[in-house]
Amino acid sequence: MIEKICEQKQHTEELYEKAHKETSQVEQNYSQNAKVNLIEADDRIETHAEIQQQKGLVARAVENESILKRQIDELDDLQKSPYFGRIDIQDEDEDHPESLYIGISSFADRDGNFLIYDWRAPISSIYYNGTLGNVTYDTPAGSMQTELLKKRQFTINHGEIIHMFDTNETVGDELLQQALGEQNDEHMRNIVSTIQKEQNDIIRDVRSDLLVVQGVAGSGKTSAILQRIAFLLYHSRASLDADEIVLFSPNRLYSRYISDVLPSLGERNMRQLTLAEFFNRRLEGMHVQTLFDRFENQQSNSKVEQKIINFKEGQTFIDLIQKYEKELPTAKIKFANINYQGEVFFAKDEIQSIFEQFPQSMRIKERTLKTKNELIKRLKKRVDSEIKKDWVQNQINQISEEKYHELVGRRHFKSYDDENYFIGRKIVDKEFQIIDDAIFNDYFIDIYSQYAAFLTTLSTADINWQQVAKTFNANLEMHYIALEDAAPVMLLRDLLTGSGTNRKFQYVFIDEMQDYSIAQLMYLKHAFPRAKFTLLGDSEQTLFKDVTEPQMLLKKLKESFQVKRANLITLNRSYRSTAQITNFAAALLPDGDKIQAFSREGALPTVIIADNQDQATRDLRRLCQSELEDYGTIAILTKNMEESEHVSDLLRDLNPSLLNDGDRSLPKGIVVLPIYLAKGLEFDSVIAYNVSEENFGDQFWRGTLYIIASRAMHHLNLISIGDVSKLITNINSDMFGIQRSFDFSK
Ligand SMILES: Nc1ncnc2c1ncn2[C@@H]1O[C@H](COP(=O)(O)OP(=O)(O)OP(=O)(O)O)[C@@H](O)[C@H]1O
Repeated sequence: MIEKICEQKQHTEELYEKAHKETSQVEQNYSQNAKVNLIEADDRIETHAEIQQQKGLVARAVENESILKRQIDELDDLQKSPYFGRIDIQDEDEDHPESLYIGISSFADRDGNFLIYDWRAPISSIYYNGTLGNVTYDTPAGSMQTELLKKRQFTINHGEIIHMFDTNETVGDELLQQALGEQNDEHMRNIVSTIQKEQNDIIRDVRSDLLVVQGVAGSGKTSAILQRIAFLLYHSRASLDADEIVLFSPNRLYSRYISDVLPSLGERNMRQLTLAEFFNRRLEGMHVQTLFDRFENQQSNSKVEQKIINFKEGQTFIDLIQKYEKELPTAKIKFANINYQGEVFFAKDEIQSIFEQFPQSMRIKERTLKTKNELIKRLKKRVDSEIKKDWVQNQINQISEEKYHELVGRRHFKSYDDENYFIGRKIVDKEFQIIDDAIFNDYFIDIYSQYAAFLTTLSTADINWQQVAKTFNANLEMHYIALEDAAPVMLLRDLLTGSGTNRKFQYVFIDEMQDYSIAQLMYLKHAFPRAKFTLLGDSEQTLFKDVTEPQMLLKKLKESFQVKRANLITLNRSYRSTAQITNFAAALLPDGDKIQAFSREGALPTVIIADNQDQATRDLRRLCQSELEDYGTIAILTKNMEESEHVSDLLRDLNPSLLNDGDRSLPKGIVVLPIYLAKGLEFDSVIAYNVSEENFGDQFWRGTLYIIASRAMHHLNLISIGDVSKLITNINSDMFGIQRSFDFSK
């Protein structure tokens, strides 16, 4: 097999060399042609046409070259590890069984015989799903049947078979043990050789419009998303592009952490956004509170503040906005002036009277659209009258050759006046672009005042909505929008203006869905109306919010998303951590017994009790040093940023990396970060800082402790200054070891 791959690689490299020479030649021609005389008018036109043609040639040559380069990279990977699985099948109408090999990508010899099947090919599903005996698999032509006689797994490194096992299971434990026992990398790895059956159901679900995955910590949700994207791209090559898939990720560290998985499978990465990035792009000029800020602030929120947030994030609030928009009389719409260079260009009264010309029977968004068109028409008229003005004529007279060429392109003019008008219009258009943008972006409705006005119409027990509106306005002065206001503001804007939807995206993935409010999820559905949604999360990993049962969430979303095919998949097996760590983390939860640990053995988690800060610092330092002997990365996780800064100060001489919301990569060595920045991440060794009763006494912190514990792959230590939190001491004492500080220093 490897010989054949090598042959093919050699052949492709020769083609690549040829293509490379061709590209250089075409590029050389292009740069020579682009230099020809641009002064004479006739030459200009010819040159332009030729340049366009040459540009096309260059683009094609480059594309050809990059396709070949990609093939070489694929063959290179294949050469090192051609396949990881083999299935022997007996089709009913065949005399002999057939052995099929399964790898990261397909490979056929020169005669077109398939030697390796891509893991995503229809037949490969048998490898992940089937137990020996009669099996069915889906193909584009319908369901097929065959008999599975043998299933064999391999580990091949640099062309050498390291292990192989025959198994009747999905993927036997031996290989998984080995994969999970390895040290953490800077980047997440693909799991295609060891995908488990339930994970495979997520990856290969092509039917659901809404797929919700409730999976315990470490159950492979993030892995499943990425392999699912690779699967979807493979199966819809012609109709789906990586740019039509967007993944909402919890933070930038996570974005970076997962960025290698798709390229390792020969696919381009999808778009990635954090919720804050999404909001900030749509609410230009505003700073929208990030989840990071939210977590920091929420710890000091009063009960009433929390109540207001909860209300604003629920379905009722969204329903109220929709009702408000439906019943809003024209007189109450907050029109705004459009200004240009500090002067009113279109006055709000003029805008309102345009709006009022359109029948009241129309929806507001339709009237807004018509108003917009009318404003653009009026702007065009103003442009025409502006062309004759001195400032424009002066610019035309002083135009450079280059600028002229750029503005005029290949056009011929019948007269000087035509030419003058054409160039003049271009100049004024450019100058008035800012007004055009303001109209286009619907800035003639003051959406923020409208939202504040909406708030004052509300009346619910215990909440002073006048005051809420005042706070919103005060934030606005600082160009700041609280996270809970962002989705409702945008929804109100979109309802009034008919904007804000993006039909390009076919799939939206949301990881850590438990951190999203119903209002935000509903807005995302509104923003991506054509997309199928995959939502993944763990209701137990909720920070500062009540746990929502997944079935309940699915029911709510099914109603508000108005989808036909919704599916809920539950993952209860955790792969990340040793059995001891998973069992300890699970015991922290009231219904943690549903969590199944994968049978990988390791040391018991250790709680170290220090009497005071000095002892704790000494323990922390020693622990870091001893853990660093075994592992590349040690993460000290704290409950908030303030504590992370404190720990980082304490350990200054060990040079820890203090991570912040803006960080994009995970350094090696000792890293210190608050738990909400570690969402979705994992570390070889975790030290939980100060799990004392004083610090983690309230039930409220249960989820936080669970997330901290479940970030550890191989080792978990927890330091407490003074009495340990009852959330920990209440669990079975066999599940963790205790060391007093002085014991540890012996
Ligand atoms: N089938 C598998 N084969 C090999 N490794 C796996 C498999 N499933 C999960 N893992 C590994 O388990 C770890 C946890 O997976 P992942 O991060 O996808 O889980 P998660 O459910 O998103 O976790 P969390 O909710 O805690 O962020 C990763 O290191 C991943 O590579």
